[in-house]
Amino acid sequence: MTATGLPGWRHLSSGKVRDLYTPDAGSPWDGEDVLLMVATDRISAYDHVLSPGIPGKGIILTQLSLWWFEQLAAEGIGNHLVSTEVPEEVAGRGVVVRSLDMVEAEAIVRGYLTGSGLAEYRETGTVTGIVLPGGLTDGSALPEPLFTPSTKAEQGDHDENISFEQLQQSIGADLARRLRDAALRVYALAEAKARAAGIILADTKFEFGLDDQGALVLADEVLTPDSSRFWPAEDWAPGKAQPSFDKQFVRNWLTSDASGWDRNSDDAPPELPADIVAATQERYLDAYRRLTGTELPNFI
Ligand SMILES: N#Cc1c(N)ncnc1-c1cnn(Cc2cccc(F)c2)c1
Repeated sequence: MTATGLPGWRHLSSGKVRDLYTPDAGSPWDGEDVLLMVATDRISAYDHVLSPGIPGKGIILTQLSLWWFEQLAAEGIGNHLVSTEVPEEVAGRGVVVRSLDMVEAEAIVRGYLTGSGLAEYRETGTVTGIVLPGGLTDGSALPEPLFTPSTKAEQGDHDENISFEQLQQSIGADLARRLRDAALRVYALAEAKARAAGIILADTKFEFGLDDQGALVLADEVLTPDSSRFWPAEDWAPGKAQPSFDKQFVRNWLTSDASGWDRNSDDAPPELPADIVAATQERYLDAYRRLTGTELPNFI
């Protein structure tokens, strides 16, 4: 995967759908402790990066994350944002952020049971060692939101759920407690706003870092359909896989006869048809509209 060459920035690393850059020697940011985080139009499903990308996805999700950071800052939750003045090539989808000492754990909060949490529950009746009541099923609302941390896997591997005790051993008891409290607080604030917009925030993954003063700072992207499971509230029906707010058109097509693809094979998925791309772009725009209550300014 080749990241975009950007004037003043040197490519540092890439995730499935995002790229990270560090200031180039001689650039205006040279010597500053910052990074450039760029969201691409790439979309992934079933552990594959699909083609083509979704036009505008990087812009829509970056602008949604910036909106959430602003909402949360109003509640006193600090973040890593520095500037949205970025090279023209990544306008609207690039953010200059403070370079932090990132906490080596994914801070995941679940309000509903699905995915790896459901798999563990079906095996053990627990999620990351937390005992849950019997009788829960796919999509069940949990009695209360749970902090269910995981490791940060290398690119291509899967994060592994760990217990709070394991987290304490890994990052220390005090930081583990601070991480849990911050993640649960952010989830509660966001879940209420999402619910008011008719969107269930089933679960979400936060990344935090420590600044020079040792303060816990909300980093990465926040509360986007890439970092969270968003479900349309009107379709919520526990007992089966819930429809994804943003990726259901893609998933349905990829698993239909029309695609000719077998998700259990080693074959790469086929190109997405134009109508699936267009419908998915509209779902991202709709998520932005419903959550923020506004239209995305100057969207292409
Ligand atoms: N956010 C943030 C951050 C920060 N503020 N300070 C130091 N490191 C990071 C950081 C390191 N990896 N990632 C994830 C990641 C990987 C690949 C591409 C991406 F856009 C993002 C985030």
